[in-house]
Amino acid sequence: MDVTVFSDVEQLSRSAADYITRVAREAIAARNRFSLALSGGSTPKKLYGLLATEPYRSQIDWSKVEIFWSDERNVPPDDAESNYRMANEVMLSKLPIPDEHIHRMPAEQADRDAASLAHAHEIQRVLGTEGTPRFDLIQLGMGPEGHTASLFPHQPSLHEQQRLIMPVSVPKPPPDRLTFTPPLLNAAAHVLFLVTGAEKDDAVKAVLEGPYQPDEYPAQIVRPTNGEVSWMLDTAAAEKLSKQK
Ligand SMILES: O=C(O)[C@H](O)[C@@H](O)[C@H](O)[C@H](O)COP(=O)(O)O
Repeated sequence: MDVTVFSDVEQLSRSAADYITRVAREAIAARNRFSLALSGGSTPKKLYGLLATEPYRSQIDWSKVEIFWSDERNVPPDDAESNYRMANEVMLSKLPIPDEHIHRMPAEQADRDAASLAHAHEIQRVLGTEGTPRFDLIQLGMGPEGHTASLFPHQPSLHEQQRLIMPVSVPKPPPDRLTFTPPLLNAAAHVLFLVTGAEKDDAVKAVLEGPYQPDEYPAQIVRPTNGEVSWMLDTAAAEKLSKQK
């Protein structure tokens, strides 16, 4: 696991954009496709804006990029709380990505089990049906109590073994969401956590330096079986770490 601490969100976002650009170019060179799952939350907004502008924008062949989300809230795509809407406004609408490569999670559908299953099939259609689908890169955030995607402490979702996507009801509003499950997260080739802010310093320490307690700190569950995990932190979030990063 790789942990890097940055003095501010600007530096962190530039480094994240460099990292995503490198992984994207490698994936496109190797497989002619780059599959990227975005997160919700506010932390990646700066990163998404950078990716849509130079010098990053022209380094990636966006026609080869397939976009998904690691979780989505039960709201229409034009709602202010929609993860899709945020990414679309600051990034996707500004890039030459074919519409059919933008795979919004249909979390607002009434039949949430059916929506989860249909979206899992969509992932398999794009990434392949052999074994658990392997994203080239899943970008994640973390909440102050250690949740990631919409996997929250002490919820049954943490123990899901079969499904790729599942509906959950979580303590952070809006409560009803669809989320990637642990097996899907852990099949990824690269996972990039972006975590900033002093309110997350205890969770950062517990996740990175504490005993393995994923029911308490769900972000600990993200340990890809054959992939690399990178954490990018700002100094405030890294404040309680004992080791110098
Ligand atoms: O839809 C969501 O709410 C998320 O995907 C969630 O897991 C988010 O990444 C964290 O809550 C961090 O959010 P912030 O970046 O806003 O702190």
